[in-house]
Amino acid sequence: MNDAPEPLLRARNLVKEFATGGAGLFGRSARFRAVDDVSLEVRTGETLALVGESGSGKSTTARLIARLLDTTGGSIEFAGREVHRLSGKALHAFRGEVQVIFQDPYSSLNPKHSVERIVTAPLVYQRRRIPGGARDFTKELMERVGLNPDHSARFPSQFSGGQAQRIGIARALAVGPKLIIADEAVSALDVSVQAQVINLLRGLQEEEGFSYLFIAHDLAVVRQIATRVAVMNGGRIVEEGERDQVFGAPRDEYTKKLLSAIPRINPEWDARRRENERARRAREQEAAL
Ligand SMILES: Nc1ncnc2c1ncn2[C@@H]1O[C@H](COP(=O)(O)OP(=O)(O)OP(=O)(O)O)[C@@H](O)[C@H]1O
Repeated sequence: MNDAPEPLLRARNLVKEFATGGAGLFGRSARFRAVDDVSLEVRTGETLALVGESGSGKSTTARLIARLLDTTGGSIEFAGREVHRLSGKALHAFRGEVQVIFQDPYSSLNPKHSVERIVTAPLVYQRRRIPGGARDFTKELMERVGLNPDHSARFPSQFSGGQAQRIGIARALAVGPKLIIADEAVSALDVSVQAQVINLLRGLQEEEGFSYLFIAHDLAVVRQIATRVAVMNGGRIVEEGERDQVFGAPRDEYTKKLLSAIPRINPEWDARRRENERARRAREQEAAL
């Protein structure tokens, strides 16, 4: 018997095709399959990282799951119900349970809106009461994401990239989602700022118990946050497993290639590699004497 809890999200055999604009067989328009038979699960409170090179289909998969795109095929179950065909009010309600943080905070935050308006927008969209009023609610969320609550009337351009991304995180938190999709959410940030934002994301998850679908091409980042990792190549998932298994003993050739492309993937291996290197040099020097 399997005692594992039901996953929060279960996507089965997802397919997404886009029209390419060219002509296909029998005069039909040609289609490009960006997501090809993708199945994945995200459990409550965990972080599933979706990794792969540019164009492998990560963002399209995320957008299908967030219901920002319609599927060509397959099914999506979320919190025990099918959501891939939802529309109208039911889709609206689903949007309150899944939030997305995008790569570029400046383009995903309305430059003409204050932080207060941005952060409360999901609640307004959901027609929910703002607990304690917009001002205090915003200040509280700003504090939680490490922003100065006195800056709630400021506009996105008045913040640094890392701070602007924190506004995006506050907005995602506003509705109390069950799943947050972070689509290359730290990729545009400097490495030191990246580490701070990753710490913030991890801390918030510990407090709130929500799940992340964390999309990134940078495996060094993924290593810091993932519980499990799914590797995409050419629209398909080629490997999926616990983080340490995928990083430590990858089974798939493509995963091995991806891993070998990042420097210092594992500090322990790196220390061992440097130690071996030192020993080799010492032997060579001895031999030369
Ligand atoms: N709206 C669209 N119309 C046509 N093709 C699309 C569309 N969106 C994505 N694609 C194509 O689907 C493929 C997968 O794109 P996707 O953005 O999902 O990849 P990705 O792994 O997230 O890469 P990146 O990190 O560069 O965004 C790419 O070849 C892309 O050009």
